[in-house]
Amino acid sequence: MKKIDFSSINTQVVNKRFIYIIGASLGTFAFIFNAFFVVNIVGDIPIYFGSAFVLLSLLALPFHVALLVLSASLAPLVIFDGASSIAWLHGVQFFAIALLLYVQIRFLTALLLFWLLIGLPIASMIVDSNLSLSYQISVFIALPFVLSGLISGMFAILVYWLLPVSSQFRQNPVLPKFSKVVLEFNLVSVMLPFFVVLLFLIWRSTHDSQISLSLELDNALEELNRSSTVLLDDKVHALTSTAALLLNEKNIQNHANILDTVANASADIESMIVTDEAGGILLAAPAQYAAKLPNLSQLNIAFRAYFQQTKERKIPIISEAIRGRGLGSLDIVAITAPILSERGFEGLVQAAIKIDRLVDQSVINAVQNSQIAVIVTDAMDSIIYSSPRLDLQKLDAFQKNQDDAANTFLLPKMIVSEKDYLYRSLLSPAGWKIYTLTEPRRIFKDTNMYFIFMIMIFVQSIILIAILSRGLASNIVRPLRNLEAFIKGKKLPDKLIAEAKVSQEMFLVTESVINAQKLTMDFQKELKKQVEEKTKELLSLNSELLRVSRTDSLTGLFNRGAFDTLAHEAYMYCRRNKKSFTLTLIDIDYFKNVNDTHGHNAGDQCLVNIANIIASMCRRDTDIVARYGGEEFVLFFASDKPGEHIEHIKSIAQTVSEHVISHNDCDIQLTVSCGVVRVENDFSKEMIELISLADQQLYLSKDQGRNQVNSISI
Ligand SMILES: Nc1nc2c(ncn2[C@@H]2O[C@H](COP(=O)(O)OP(=O)(O)OP(=O)(O)O)[C@@H](O)[C@H]2O)c(=O)[nH]1
Repeated sequence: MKKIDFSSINTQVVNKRFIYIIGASLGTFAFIFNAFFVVNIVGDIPIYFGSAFVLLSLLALPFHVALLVLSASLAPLVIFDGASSIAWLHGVQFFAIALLLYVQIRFLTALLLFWLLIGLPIASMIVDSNLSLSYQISVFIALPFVLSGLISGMFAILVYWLLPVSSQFRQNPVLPKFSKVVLEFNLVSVMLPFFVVLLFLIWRSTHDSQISLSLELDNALEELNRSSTVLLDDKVHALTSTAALLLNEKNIQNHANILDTVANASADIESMIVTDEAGGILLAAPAQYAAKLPNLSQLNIAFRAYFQQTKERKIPIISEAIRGRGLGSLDIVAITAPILSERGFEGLVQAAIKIDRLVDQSVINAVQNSQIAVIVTDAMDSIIYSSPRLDLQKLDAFQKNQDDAANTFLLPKMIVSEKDYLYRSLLSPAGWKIYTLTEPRRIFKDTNMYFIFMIMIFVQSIILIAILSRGLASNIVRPLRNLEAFIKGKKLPDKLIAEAKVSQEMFLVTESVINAQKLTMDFQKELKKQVEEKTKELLSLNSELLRVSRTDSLTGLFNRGAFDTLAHEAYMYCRRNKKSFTLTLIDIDYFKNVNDTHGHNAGDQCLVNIANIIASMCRRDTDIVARYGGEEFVLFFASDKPGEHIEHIKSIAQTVSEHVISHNDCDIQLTVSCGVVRVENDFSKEMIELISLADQQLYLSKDQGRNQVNSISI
């Protein structure tokens, strides 16, 4: 039965659970940050730093767990803030970076690529569609988005680096090069604080700019309000005095003169009239209007709101702007003063002030010079004055296209003639509205300067870091490469030591490796020497063994085994080349008697003596002489002259028979019988058959009385 490894199953379950717990924690952090720690950098544009936890989960956790963290981080954006477009941006960031990581692009590169190529344009479009600002300003407002994205990503990298390399969160499919790690580390350690400072500076400078612009607009407003109030007060005062004069002057004939004098006294006054209590025109001034009066005697201004207000409230009234008609063709504002006696309202004095004269041009010019546009409307929102560049028509109803929902800035924003303006407004004592407007890009003037300055420093720093990182990495990597080359035998230790002096650790490691390598080399040398010696010994033992295994210990001739091998090889050669040869068996006659008579030692001595005789007479290189067994010898002669062989065998037999062997004072003389096979034509037989043929010839010699040589030729 197969055994189940419970320990490994358990580990897997625990690890999986652990990953989900980490994922849930990161998701919770992302949710809390995006729900409660939203930062507004420029106005109400929210920056969500929860994405740092999402990016960390993308780095350290499986993709499906990271997706859960992403969902948790986006929930507050959609549910609480309705910022679905920003949620989309974060979603796109997640998937784009995941894709880049999938194709083996380093996280930092993926992060920078995304925010520069995709993030910035998308963020600008989001700002543009939300705020309808010009694109350049949208890009600027989008910058904090980009910076926050980069800061979040780099925070994720830092935390990821702090995780133990051996942990399950640091599964790096491709090991990075050391130079890349150093470069990344240096870039992050410079970029992260730099981006935080840049973000802070953008926030600070845009905030300060808005406050100072606000002050500037308020001051302009005050100035305009003061000047127009003074101007109107003057007119009201003049009319009130005129009304008092007319009331006091009992002689009606003089009334026209008084009116004429007042009308001519101020260039601002286009015309003046005096009415009765019912609104009927009694007098008109100056002369050109007085001349028209008889034709206009039926004219009654009781329908005018300012007449009714003056009559009811019995105070001077400043009318809304009135388009030219009636007495004059000019656009005017009417200012009235009631003529009040003990009987009550007896009529009014009214002056028509030319619209152009209602604002103090010198004040307006001063304000406009400082990049501020001005709009003045009456209580009914008719335009009394507007700066020329706003392209508005006098007396048109002023439509204030205010977009309060997108309250991006501290100052409210409105669109005039399709352009964005930040503005402040004020309700003057006369019920008029004064607006001072300025362009939003002024907010970014300082930021722009900071930004360009910072970017210059940033680019310089990055170049410097790249150079330094390269230098540092190559300083550290070179000794490692040296070690690798040294171990492979491609480099000498001298240079190694010199270049390892980059750090204490590197020096120690190099020294240890060199020593270890030296030890290994010495050991290998010693081992080689020992192996060579042992091999030599073995070879000599082997040859000795071979010699012993092939030699007959008594006679020193080849033994039967050696003969079989050698004779077989020789026979094969002769057979292939059709070279004739002779095979001879020599057997000592009546050898048993020697043993029986003189003892075994004597027999041995005889064997040695006869072997020596045979060996001494067979000295050719091609001769094979062996003891074939007991008292029997075998000879193999290869030669083309067969006649010689028989004779040579006979002379061997002759020599043996003449040889006297002395043993213990006894002389022993022996003869031998020989069986010879001469092979000249028939090479078909096997060696064993040839031996058998020789044996038959030997027995023939024995049968014929011994001391004989019998031969056969085939
Ligand atoms: N001393 C000694 N005797 C041996 C050796 N090898 C064989 N012999 C003896 O040689 C004798 C051979 O005897 P046989 O085979 O009867 O032959 P033979 O006495 O020589 O008679 P024929 O061959 O018929 O002439 C035996 O007595 C063996 O014991 C040896 O190495 N040393």
